[in-house]
Amino acid sequence: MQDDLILETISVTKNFFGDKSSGVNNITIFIPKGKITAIVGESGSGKTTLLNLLYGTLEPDHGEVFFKEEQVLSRAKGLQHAHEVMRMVTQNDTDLDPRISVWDTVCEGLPDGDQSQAIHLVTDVLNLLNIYPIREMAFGKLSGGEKQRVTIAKALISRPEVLLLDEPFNQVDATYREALQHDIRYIVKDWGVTVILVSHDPAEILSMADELIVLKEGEIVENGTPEQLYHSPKLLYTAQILASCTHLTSTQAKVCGIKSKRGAVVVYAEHVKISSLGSKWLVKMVLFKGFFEELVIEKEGITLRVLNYDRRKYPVGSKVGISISKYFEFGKWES
Ligand SMILES: Nc1ncnc2c1ncn2[C@@H]1O[C@H](COP(=O)(O)OP(=O)(O)OP(=O)(O)O)[C@@H](O)[C@H]1O
Repeated sequence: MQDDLILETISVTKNFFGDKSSGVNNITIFIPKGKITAIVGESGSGKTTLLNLLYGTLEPDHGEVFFKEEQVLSRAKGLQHAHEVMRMVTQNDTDLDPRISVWDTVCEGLPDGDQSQAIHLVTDVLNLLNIYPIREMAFGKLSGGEKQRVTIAKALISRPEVLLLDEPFNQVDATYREALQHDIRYIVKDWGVTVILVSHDPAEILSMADELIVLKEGEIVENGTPEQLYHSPKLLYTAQILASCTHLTSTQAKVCGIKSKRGAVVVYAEHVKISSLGSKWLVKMVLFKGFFEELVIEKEGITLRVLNYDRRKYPVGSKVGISISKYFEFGKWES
């Protein structure tokens, strides 16, 4: 394995019902060391299955998983070095003792024999995850979001080489979520931890990940950096996962002033601009988004979304012209 890689799967398949309809098929991936790789895809596309194969909680039917030069076998066959240096945080970690305090729960994650800096380290991590004030509380008394932060703190404190996060922030309230994502990104970069993240939240994926792997029906359909996949998706599927967008047939695209020969067009909300020119669209809804509004506009049964920074100018029921500065076209095989 190359030095800059830490995990690798070679043609890994895991099916649950003996056919290709479930699990993952023939997956070959290379996970770069010290980077955050996000696995994205619609529900049931195989993200959690792939995470479990990497972590050793599932054994492949075919193919191999490697951590550096060591083949990762199922944990059921016995604990290996690779298992010990990986930690996984899932959305419903239930194996923590509800009676134990936050402080003691996190301390359980400290590596053996590394107690000298323990108090400083635990204090730092609890502060970073904003759970220091609740350090005396029993784990069972915490809210869902607080429990997720404690679980992440416990995983981080063990200084894993690889941290696998399966929807780690879904219980964390919106106001704190973004700050937590940035803090996690900062700490894993600072400590050189390799992260594999599964998430459904496009904002989270785009802001946290260095690399993306797109799964569809158990297979890899696209991969690249968030910038590459967001700005030049090869598949309609990828665009729909990463962006707030509208999918149009070529007939519908014509109504928007787009001539497409390829069959499907995708328009991102940010590429629709309000214009004094063009035929008029009816403002059906105005969604307040803080410093901007999202207008839902309609014409001939087609709905588009527009980001509007000139707030309160276009109330529901008014008519607006639009121009579309960029769009993506997809052929029959690129859905
Ligand atoms: N233990 C299992 N037994 C049977 N089928 C399973 C099992 N685990 C996963 N599957 C099936 O394999 C497919 C992929 O599931 P997986 O949980 O990996 O998808 P996912 O992309 O993580 O989905 P979600 O985003 O909804 O969590 C699904 O069809 C699922 O029903």
